Amino acid sequence: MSDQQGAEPVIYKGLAGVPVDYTAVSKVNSDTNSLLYRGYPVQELAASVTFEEVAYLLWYGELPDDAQLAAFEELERSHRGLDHEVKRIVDEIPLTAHPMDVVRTAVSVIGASDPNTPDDSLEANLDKSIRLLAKLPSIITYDQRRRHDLEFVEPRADLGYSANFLWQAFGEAPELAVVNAFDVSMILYAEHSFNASTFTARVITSTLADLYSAVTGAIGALKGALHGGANEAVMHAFGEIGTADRAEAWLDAALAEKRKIMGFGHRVYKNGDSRVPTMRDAMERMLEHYDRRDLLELYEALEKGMAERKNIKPNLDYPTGPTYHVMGFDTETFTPLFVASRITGWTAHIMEQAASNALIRPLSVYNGPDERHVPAKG
Ligand SMILES: CC(=O)SCCNC(=O)CCNC(=O)[C@H](O)C(C)(C)COP(=O)(O)OP(=O)(O)OC[C@H]1O[C@@H](n2cnc3c(N)ncnc32)[C@H](O)[C@@H]1OP(=O)(O)O
Ligand SMILES: O=C([O-])CC(=O)C(=O)O
Repeated sequence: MSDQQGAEPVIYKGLAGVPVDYTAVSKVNSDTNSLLYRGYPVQELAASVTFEEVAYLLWYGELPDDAQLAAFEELERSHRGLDHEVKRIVDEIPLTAHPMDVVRTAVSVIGASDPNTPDDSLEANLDKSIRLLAKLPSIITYDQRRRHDLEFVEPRADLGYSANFLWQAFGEAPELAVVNAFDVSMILYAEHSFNASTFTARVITSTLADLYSAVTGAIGALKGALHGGANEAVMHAFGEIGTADRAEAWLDAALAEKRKIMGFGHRVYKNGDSRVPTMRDAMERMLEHYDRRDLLELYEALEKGMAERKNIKPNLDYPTGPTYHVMGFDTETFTPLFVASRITGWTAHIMEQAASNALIRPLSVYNGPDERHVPAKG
């Protein structure tokens, strides 16, 4: 920022520490290491409500009563199917493409085919949001299964969101313990104030572009390894390390090469991520369930090594990586799972931005060549 007298401008690189607007959607408090969705601690929500109730809360500002929840669930279940057109276009995408590219393209196709895309009323945006929430499991599982030459599994309207997601992914009725752990991950991933992908969605919305354009841009921002892409990168690191006894040597070599250790560190939380203890519990239950205590040993060895060497703690992507792995998801599908959850937070912010809009357009400080002129020809 520069002052009126032309003093040296202060650059807030990466907008670190800069508040840019108000939000009533969630509160991330690094001092108390807490996260509230519309006032409710996320740990309480994870312990006592479903992901569908969290979606409702983020969009409408209040938890639903029984009748509201029943109507909401019925609507969500009615939109789970995937149009032939979306499947056809996904089929055209080479299998070498990252699943995040497939999800981004599928959302774009849905937006391009929706006659209501230009309608930016709150009612129309809520309708688009619930359709995307309902369709993302079909998109993600359609893509994961085509990579293994498996048929699409049609959604089941008798199952809740997370049970149906696992059903569509694996074609088997999921066990309750697995459904619960998956639902906890969806709740924890749902919303986190002005993170990079949500901010991207708000920037796009601020130009009066439609909700699908904002979501498509947010998916692109989430793909990066410094943001949502880290959950997948955690599993790649685990693959490189192999076993817990090799974690310290691997870490020393990685840090000597100045590599970032994925799943550790956070822009806002400097004393640990508020969501990690809840997700770690869910992960531990799953590692027990699938008899993979070896992964818990590796998890703890790397965590201890990072604490001792860098005093940096895990973020949410660290425990979700091994959890999704033992559930059977392909590693490249982990970040799309994040999309399936964060669609709720993104769209809540899109609606908030639209309701109180100002074009987001910061200043830059020029540091290129002084003014110069094109030499005369000939
Ligand atoms: C759900 C989410 O999106 S959570 C974030 C997921 N992303 C990751 O897990 C990627 C790994 N983590 C990181 O790259 C970073 O911690 C970020 C991007 C998340 C936050 O970064 P910033 O707030 O910009 O912190 P910054 O990168 O400046 O780090 C500060 C210092 O800690 C170090 N550091 C931070 N995170 C890590 C890490 N994961 N591995 C190694 N060193 C790290 C930096 O190298 C830097 O050290 P220096 O001062 O000696 O140069
Ligand atoms: O807040 C951030 O910068 C990243 C994050 O943890 C999230 O989006 O969940």
